[in-house]
Amino acid sequence: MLEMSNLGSYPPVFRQLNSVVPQPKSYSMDDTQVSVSVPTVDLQCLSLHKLDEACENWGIFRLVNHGIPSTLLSKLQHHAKMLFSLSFESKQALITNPMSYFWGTPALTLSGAALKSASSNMNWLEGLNVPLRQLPQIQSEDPLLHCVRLLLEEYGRHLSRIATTLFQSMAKNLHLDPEQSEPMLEESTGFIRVYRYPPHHSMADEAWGMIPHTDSSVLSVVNQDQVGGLEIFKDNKWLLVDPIPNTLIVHIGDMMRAISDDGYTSVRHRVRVKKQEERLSICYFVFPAEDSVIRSSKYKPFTYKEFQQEVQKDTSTVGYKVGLQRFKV
Ligand SMILES: O=C(O)CCC(=O)C(=O)O
Ligand SMILES: [Fe+2]
Repeated sequence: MLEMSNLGSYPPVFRQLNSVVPQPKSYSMDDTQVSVSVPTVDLQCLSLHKLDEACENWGIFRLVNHGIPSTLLSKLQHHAKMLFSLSFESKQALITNPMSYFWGTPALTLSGAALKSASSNMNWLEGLNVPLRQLPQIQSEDPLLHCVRLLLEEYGRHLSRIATTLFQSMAKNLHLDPEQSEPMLEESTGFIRVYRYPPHHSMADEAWGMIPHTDSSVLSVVNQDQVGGLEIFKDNKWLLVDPIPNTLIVHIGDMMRAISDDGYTSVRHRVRVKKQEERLSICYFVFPAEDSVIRSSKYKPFTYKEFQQEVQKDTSTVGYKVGLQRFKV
C-alpha cells in the first residue's frame, strides 16, 4: 500500500499514481546498490594529512565532532518536516522573498525561482532556498516559519564556522598564499537548501531525486535524515553513502577543485528516492567572493559570477551543467 497521507502537501506534479517518470538512458537505474565507507574527518582533532587525502582521492568525507548540538540538528529536521507538510498552496504563499520555494529542479535563477531547463529531466524534489545573509530580514508572523528562521540562523553560524575551519586547513595543505586564498571562501555567500524528496508512485521502483552532478560551490555540507539515497561516483561505480546520525557529509565543489589546480576532486553525486519513504536533507553551500578571480594552471582566470552565468546558460540551452570544462585552458 503506498503511503498516501498528506498528498496535498506535495506539488501537483508528484501526486499522480502510476505516472511514468521520464528517465534519460544515461541516468538509468539498473545498477546495483553497494554502500561505501567514505573517509572520516574529525573536526575536533583535525588531521591535515587525513583531510588532504580525502579531498584528493575522494572529494567527499564524513565529518564527525563538528560541534553542532544534536538537539539543534533534530529540531531543524523536525521543524523542516512540519513546514513541508503544509499544503502546497500554503507553502507557495508563505515562503517568499528572500527565501524561495521550488520543486522539480534544484537549478534556480538568481532570484531563487526554478530555472527553465532545455531537458525534460524531473528531479523528484521540492525545496526551500535560504540565502543566509538575508535571513535576518525575514520577519514572519507565522510561528512555524519564525521558528525555522531562528533555527536556520543558528545552524548557519555553525556551518560558517565549520566551512572556514575546513577551508583554512585545506589552504594550508595546498600551500596557498593567505592573501590570495582569503576571498576564495566568502561566508556571506553561504546559502541553505532544505529538500524534501517525496515518495514517488511511478511504475518504476525508484526515481531520481537529483540527477548526477558536481556542486558548483567551494564546499557543500549535507545533513541527511536516516532514509538514505545519496550516492557518489567513484572508480567507475555508483556507491551509496549511508546516513549515520549526528555526522555531516562534506563535498568538495567545482570552485575548490579549480582553486586546488585539480589537486582535489569535485565528486559526482546523485540522490535516489524510494517508492514509500520521503527523504529530508539540509544542505549548505559556500562560494568565493563574487568578483574574486580564480587563477590556476588548468583553467582560464574566471570569477564565480562568470561560472554561475555559464552554468545558467548551459542549463537553459543544452539542458545540463557543463561546468569547469567551459573554462579549461
Ligand atoms: O540531498 C542531498 O543529499 C544532496 C543534495 C545535493 O547534492 C545538492 O543540492 O547539490
Ligand atoms: Fe550536490
